[in-house]
Amino acid sequence: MIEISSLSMSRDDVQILRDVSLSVPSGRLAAIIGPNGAGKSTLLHCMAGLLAPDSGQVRVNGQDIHALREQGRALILSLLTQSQGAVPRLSVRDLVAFGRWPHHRGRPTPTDHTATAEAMARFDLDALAQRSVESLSGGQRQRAFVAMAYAQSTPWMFLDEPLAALDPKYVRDIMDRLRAMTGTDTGKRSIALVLHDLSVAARYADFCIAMKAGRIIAAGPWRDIVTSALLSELYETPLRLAELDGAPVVVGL
Ligand SMILES: Nc1ncnc2c1ncn2[C@@H]1O[C@H](COP(=O)(O)OP(=O)(O)OP(=O)(O)O)[C@@H](O)[C@H]1O
Repeated sequence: MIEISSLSMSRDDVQILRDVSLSVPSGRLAAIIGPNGAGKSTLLHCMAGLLAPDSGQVRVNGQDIHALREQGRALILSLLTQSQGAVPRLSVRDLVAFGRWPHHRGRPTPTDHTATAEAMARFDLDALAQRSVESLSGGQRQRAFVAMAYAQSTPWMFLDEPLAALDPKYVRDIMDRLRAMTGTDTGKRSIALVLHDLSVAARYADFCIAMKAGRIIAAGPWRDIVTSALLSELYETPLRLAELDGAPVVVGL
């Protein structure tokens, strides 16, 4: 479980997070939604311990995340940021194996090799194993980065807009794989991710964190809290949560 209490943060006199408090249960796929500039990425980075708030606390599985060293954090959570910076000159297998670094710190064991192989297989990367990450398409590359985060074998995975620039096939592919990983059984993961595509969020998320202007507008199980009225208010434009062939969709009016 993640427990966030009274989190506030400002930069350059801009108040980015305003007294954010919420709890996110384990085993869920939690979507952070809200308009541009709402503070979604900032919240995710604070949850991951990469940004220090001015006040407030984040506890992940009972641990004060900002009191932990990097190594300790890396065993509880993995974070995939929006831009991975320069694309590493690595093979896909080496990139995915890099996710194991917090466990072995340069001396990989058979457990690390097994975890890498499992991540490669889960994200259908075996055929691309020897390819350079630079040579991959955007969608393949994104899958490789998600597999690296998965290989870190942390109870929590935080992903900042992992679907950017992906075509519908890859969106479905990654979201199906992410959802299949969540749950409370041993070895299952908890995932929090920033999503802009509301139909994807409606289809896959079972928990919602709705943010606007640095505040939490609503947080809770998706089915209980997300309505057309909430989405329209959040984005300040008419939106309808509807069903198409039994699947939820969000359409602009
Ligand atoms: N280092 C910084 N200095 C000043 N302002 C910042 C800084 N980082 C973020 N901000 C501002 O904080 C606000 C929230 O930014 P953030 O990136 O968290 O929003 P977001 O909801 O993820 O937005 P988007 O959907 O556009 O990616 C924005 O107005 C942004 O310009």
